[in-house]
Amino acid sequence: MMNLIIVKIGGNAISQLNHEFFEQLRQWRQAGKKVLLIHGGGPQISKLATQLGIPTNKQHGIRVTDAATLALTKMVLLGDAQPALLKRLADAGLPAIGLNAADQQLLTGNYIDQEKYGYVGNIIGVNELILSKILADQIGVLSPLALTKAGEWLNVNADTAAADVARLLKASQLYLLTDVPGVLKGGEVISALIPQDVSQLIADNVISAGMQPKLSAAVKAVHAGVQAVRITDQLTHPGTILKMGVND
Ligand SMILES: Nc1ncnc2c1ncn2[C@@H]1O[C@H](COP(=O)(O)OP(=O)(O)O)[C@@H](O)[C@H]1O
Ligand SMILES: CC(=O)N[C@@H](CCC(=O)OP(=O)(O)O)C(=O)O
Repeated sequence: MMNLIIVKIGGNAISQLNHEFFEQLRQWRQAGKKVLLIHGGGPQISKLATQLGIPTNKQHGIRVTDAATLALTKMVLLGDAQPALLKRLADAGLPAIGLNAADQQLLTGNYIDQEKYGYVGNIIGVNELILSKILADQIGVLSPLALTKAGEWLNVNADTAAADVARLLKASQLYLLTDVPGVLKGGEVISALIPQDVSQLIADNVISAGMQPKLSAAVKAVHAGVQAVRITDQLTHPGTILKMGVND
């Protein structure tokens, strides 16, 4: 999709969005860009799970999702995280609409490894026709859930969802907004990375926890033609940029 910018907003980042964030979205729209936001909600899901006495089990940053966890994940994403973000956009005077996999088969998914992770998937298909119409005049706010072809709901890591959608729609830019200023090494932000650097950082244990699915997803996106992926805590901060080559 031409001129598409996708921004993934981590669950922690939703409450930290500032004036500059909304102004940047406004500028992009005025410049004719299409803007799709994909939100997380991981900390909120873990909090509700604790309150309900459901144990949290994450492997390499991916939530192992049984039936009870899937049910509460849907509740948190669609009942809390998404409307919280929509409210902030409305307060900023930006036209936005909440979207999920069940809206006209918007997102189709596949299990990644049912035995290991349960109801967890990735995105294998996007209804581009309907999405491009929606994004022509408003900002889309999409939850990281998918439906299998057989109609089963799957929980999708929000970084994976954002990168899969960016790849499938050939977005020009992908931003992964998080609670750290970029990929850190020895306390410093690494300003630029190419895919080969990422495997080394994982092997050296520099990257762990939630940063691992973020960078794996980012690498897949640039391999598929997304020009640049930025990992940052603010749209207006450079953070870490991942591209195919240093001179791209
Ligand atoms: N090398 C690294 N640089 C920065 N953050 C890292 C690194 N390795 C692991 N992390 C962890 O990854 C976290 C970001 O991932 P995650 O918690 O999944 O955020 P989000 O909810 O925004 O997706 C950071 O808060 C940090 O704890
Ligand atoms: C399968 C899987 O891990 N799904 C994630 C979806 C939300 C998410 O990724 O939110 P953050 O970006 O805030 O971490 C989860 O259940 O936490």
